[in-house]
Amino acid sequence: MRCLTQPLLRRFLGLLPQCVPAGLSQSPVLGPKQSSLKQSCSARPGLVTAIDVVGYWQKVFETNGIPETRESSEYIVSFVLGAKTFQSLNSEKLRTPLTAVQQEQIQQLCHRRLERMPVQYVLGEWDFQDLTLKMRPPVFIPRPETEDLISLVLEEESQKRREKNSGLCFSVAVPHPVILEIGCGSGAIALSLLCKLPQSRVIAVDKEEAAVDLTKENAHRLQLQDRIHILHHNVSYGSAKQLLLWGPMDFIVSNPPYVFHEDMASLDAEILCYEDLGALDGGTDGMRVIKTILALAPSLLKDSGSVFLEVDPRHPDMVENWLQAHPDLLLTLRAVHKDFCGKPRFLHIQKQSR
Ligand SMILES: C[S@@+](CC[C@H](N)C(=O)[O-])C[C@H]1O[C@@H](n2cnc3c(N)ncnc32)[C@H](O)[C@@H]1O
Repeated sequence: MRCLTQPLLRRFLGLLPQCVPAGLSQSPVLGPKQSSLKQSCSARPGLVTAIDVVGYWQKVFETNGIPETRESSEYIVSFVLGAKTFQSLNSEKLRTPLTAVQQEQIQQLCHRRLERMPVQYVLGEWDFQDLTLKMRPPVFIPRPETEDLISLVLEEESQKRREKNSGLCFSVAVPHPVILEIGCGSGAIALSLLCKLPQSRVIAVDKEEAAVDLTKENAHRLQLQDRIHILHHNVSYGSAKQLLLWGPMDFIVSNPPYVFHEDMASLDAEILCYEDLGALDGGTDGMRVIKTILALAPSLLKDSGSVFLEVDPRHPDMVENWLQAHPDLLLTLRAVHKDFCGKPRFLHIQKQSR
């Protein structure tokens, strides 16, 4: 449970179903137009402080069956006051009367939340690791468990570096990693890796133009555009040539669509109404894109290169069986790692060296 102690993860907890996409909520599917507002939502004149307004909107959300009432209300009010969290507002800010403009902004944002828009889209930005990223529907909102995928790549890279350094004389430089991310969405994984590995280069690919545009925007905002190549490309079995623009890769990393198709209808209204369902739907067995990535991996990776995947907890066994049925790929499942809910969530697959 180490991740629960990280403040950033706590910031995320509760705003989208956790351990998603596997953590499927059974809440009824409400489209934006279907949610009936049972209470008038206009800010009342007497509500002047941040504490008052948080309490007011929390009640409105409760009355209208909106999940995560307190968190939603607090994030929106803090955002308008220029803070990340309500807890970080000092007592002076909490006591100072809100201006009419601030109340109006809060009201507008809360109305979006009443239509079941995820808070991340309502605010238009969200944190992933140390980065603040722009968020825009329908591009997939990064989930907190995915932060662990970054740590796994970093651990493998530092281990490889130690091994290479111990076998080399000091004057020979160890080359810095080339990484491919398949399905970059908002750019969360690719940009975090670029930040943590300052000499690395990343190729980030997504089949959706909206995702490619958002990754580009986030890369520029974070001044990381010089080490990333962002491609609009639908990865398929024939994609190797287009992806090898910087030669073979050290790592392929992906949080692919992996929800079993039959589970899609049970996802929360926030997801079904606002996120691109193509970012989640992994086909009948949840493995459609996973199989494509694994089939491509031998042609894309250097010898001993690694694939790191986020998957559904049912996938580790399925992937192991699939790899055994495809020995020609020369890929070995090295490790299965659990997420902060204790579910098997991440796969480390390695290309055998010849
Ligand atoms: C679960 S989202 C992950 C987004 C981001 N990496 C993250 O973790 O926040 C999966 C992403 O893969 C993209 N995708 C799905 N199939 C793809 C394909 N065949 N080729 C390229 N991208 C694909 C989707 O558009 C979506 O942005």
